[in-house]
Amino acid sequence: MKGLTLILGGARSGKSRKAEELVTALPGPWVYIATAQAFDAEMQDRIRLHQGGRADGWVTVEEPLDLVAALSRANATGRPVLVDCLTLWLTNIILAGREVEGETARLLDLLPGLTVPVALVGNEVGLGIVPDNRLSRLFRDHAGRLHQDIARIADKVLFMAAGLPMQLK
Ligand SMILES: Nc1nc2c(ncn2[C@@H]2O[C@H](COP(=O)(O)OP(=O)(O)OP(=O)(O)O)[C@@H](O)[C@H]2O)c(=O)[nH]1
Repeated sequence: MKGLTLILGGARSGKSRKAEELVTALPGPWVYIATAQAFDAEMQDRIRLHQGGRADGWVTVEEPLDLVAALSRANATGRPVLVDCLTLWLTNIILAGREVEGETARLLDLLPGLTVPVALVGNEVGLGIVPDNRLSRLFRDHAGRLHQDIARIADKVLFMAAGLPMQLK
C-alpha cells in the first residue's frame, strides 16, 4: 500500500480487517486513529474486542472530532496510518454542531500533502431505501459526497462485500 487508500463497504463487510491487513503489510509501528466513541455498553464491548484483537505494533489514537490534527500528528511520526472510520467522524461532527462543509474541506486540503501511507475506512450508507427523516438523509448525502471527494484524490479505492475487495480505482 502506498499513498492514500479509501476502503468502503457496508456493516461487517470486512473493511476494517482489510484496512488493517493493508497497513500491517508495511513495516511497523502503525498508527490507528479511532473516531468511535463508546456511548453504551455494546459499543464499549466492540471497541474492547478491536483493541484486544489488534496486533502488537499498533499505536492507538482516539480522536472523535479533530481528525485533521490527529492525521497531521501521525504524519509527523512517519508511520503508516489507518483511520477507522470516516462515517463516525462525520456523525461526531454533525452531533457536535460543527459545520460539515468546513470540516470536510480541511480534511480534503490535508490529505494530498500527507507523506505517510494512509488507509481511510468509510461505511457505504447510501445503498438502502431513502431514510424517513431529514437528518439521516442529510447525513447520507454528506457521507456520499465525502467518499466521492476522497476517491477523486485517492491512489486506490476498494469496495468490500462479504469480506472480498472490489477494486474501484
Ligand atoms: N474509541 C475507539 N474506537 C475503536 C478502537 N478500535 C476500534 N474502534 C472503532 O470500532 C469501529 C469498527 O468496528 P465495527 O463496528 O466492529 O466494524 P464494522 O464497520 O461494523 O465492520 P467491518 O466492515 O467488518 O469493519 C470503528 O469505528 C473504530 O473507530 C479503539 O481503540 N478506540
